[in-house]
Amino acid sequence: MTGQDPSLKLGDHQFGASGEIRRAVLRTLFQQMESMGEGAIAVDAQARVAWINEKYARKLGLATTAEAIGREIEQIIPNSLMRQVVQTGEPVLLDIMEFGAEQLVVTRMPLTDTAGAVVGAVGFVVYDRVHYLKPLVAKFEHLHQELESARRHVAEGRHARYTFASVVGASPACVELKRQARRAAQLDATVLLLGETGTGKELLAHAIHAASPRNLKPFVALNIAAVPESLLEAEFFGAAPGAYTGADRRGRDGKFKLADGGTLFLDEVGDMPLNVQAKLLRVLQEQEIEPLGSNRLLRVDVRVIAATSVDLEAQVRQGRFRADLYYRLNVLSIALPPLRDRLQDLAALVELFLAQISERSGLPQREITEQGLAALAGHGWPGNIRELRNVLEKAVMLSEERRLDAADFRPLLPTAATAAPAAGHLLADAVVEAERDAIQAALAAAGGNRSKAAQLLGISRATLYEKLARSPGGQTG
Ligand SMILES: Nc1ncnc2c1ncn2[C@@H]1O[C@H](COP(=O)(O)OP(=O)(O)OP(=O)(O)O)[C@@H](O)[C@H]1O
Repeated sequence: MTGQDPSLKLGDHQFGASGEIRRAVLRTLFQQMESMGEGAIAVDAQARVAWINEKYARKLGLATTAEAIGREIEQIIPNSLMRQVVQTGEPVLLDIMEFGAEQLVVTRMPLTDTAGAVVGAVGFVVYDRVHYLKPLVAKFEHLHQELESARRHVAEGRHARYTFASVVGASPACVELKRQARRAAQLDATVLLLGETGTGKELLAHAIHAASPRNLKPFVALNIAAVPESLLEAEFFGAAPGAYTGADRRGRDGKFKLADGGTLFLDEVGDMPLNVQAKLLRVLQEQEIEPLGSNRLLRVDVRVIAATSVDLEAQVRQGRFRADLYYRLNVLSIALPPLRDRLQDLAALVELFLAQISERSGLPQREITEQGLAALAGHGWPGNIRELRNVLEKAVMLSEERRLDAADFRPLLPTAATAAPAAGHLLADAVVEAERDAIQAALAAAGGNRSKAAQLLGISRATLYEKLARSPGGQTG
């Protein structure tokens, strides 16, 4: 083929009408490509080898060029894209082709007859060492890494943010809790976390996932109480395009799909309507989901960690929770103790939260006096660790002192009288008294500053004035 017109067709408009110039360009191009490159090959319209140069035949381990002629291109070069070029008529101008352990930089072009029909393709090995392209490849790798890191960043929202190190506490109750949770991390069974609100169920679920073999896959959380009943099914299982009125026309993935390979945390599982309970049970048994409005079953591999702050057994007895689902979820159950039963951890938790508050606000870190800690220890903490964090946040906001004292907490913690009203006490009276106490405590804490007191009470200044005007003696503030 060398010396012949390779019939690469270039439009006359590019080179004027001069056939001479066109032929010279084609000849020179071909000769240069063939001699500078590491190999050249041409195939016919059926992608059979029509010609190959010596260099390429040697590189491909053939004794002679004749050995290749007439054979299907893939028999000679398994990863070749020459057939694709013939079939599509589209060139592949620059590509990295794997040949055994080698990587070859190749370029492939269709060959057309004078009428423009594809009659074959020609390929050149431009380099046989990719390191010639080092600057280009390095740039590509750099961009690739940046993309990966951006993707990781996005995915982080779906990964466990907390490990067992984030679960603070050295009380016997907490040590036992972490022991059970570590064991659960090693097993792939469903876990049921039981505990009052704010005891750290979600935090523990994160930690279990992070210590489990699924830790490189997503951690997805769903608070069932926060999703309207009518949307729960789509939230769980996803919806096919246009599955229900108002649904995203493109359809959407459900939490099970998003958590595939990883862990799905279902908070307040006791709030699930019975019909969805039946569907959840099926998914847990079959590990298959059927998105709303689609009749396709999708396989998923999800470990469920469920949590509840209500007595699920009682719900089962009342017929509000399916017994079979309860048993399915309750394979491994872990009870989180309320804060009042692990007061030994109070100091460590206070220190952790004060450090976090300072980090977030940029203010110097506060400390706490012994009396301050004692005041906190005397409180019942119905909202548990979350309540503790909120109380500390408010105290830091309201006090200028470096060390928080009992007086800083008193207005923030309900008194015994309001916490446990005596029998026979009318609700209306109790409310009035509680309100008066809270207003007085807030005013005292705010040093008489009404705006600050209103802020502390979570009401507007106008409402505070109104309440003060109505309450005898309230005007003193
Ligand atoms: N042992 C702990 N160490 C440090 N922080 C904790 C600990 N336990 C709970 N927390 C913090 O307390 C807050 C409440 O915890 P979390 O949301 O996990 O509770 P929950 O039991 O899931 O609450 P709910 O039932 O209301 O959803 C979070 O900010 C969490 O980080």
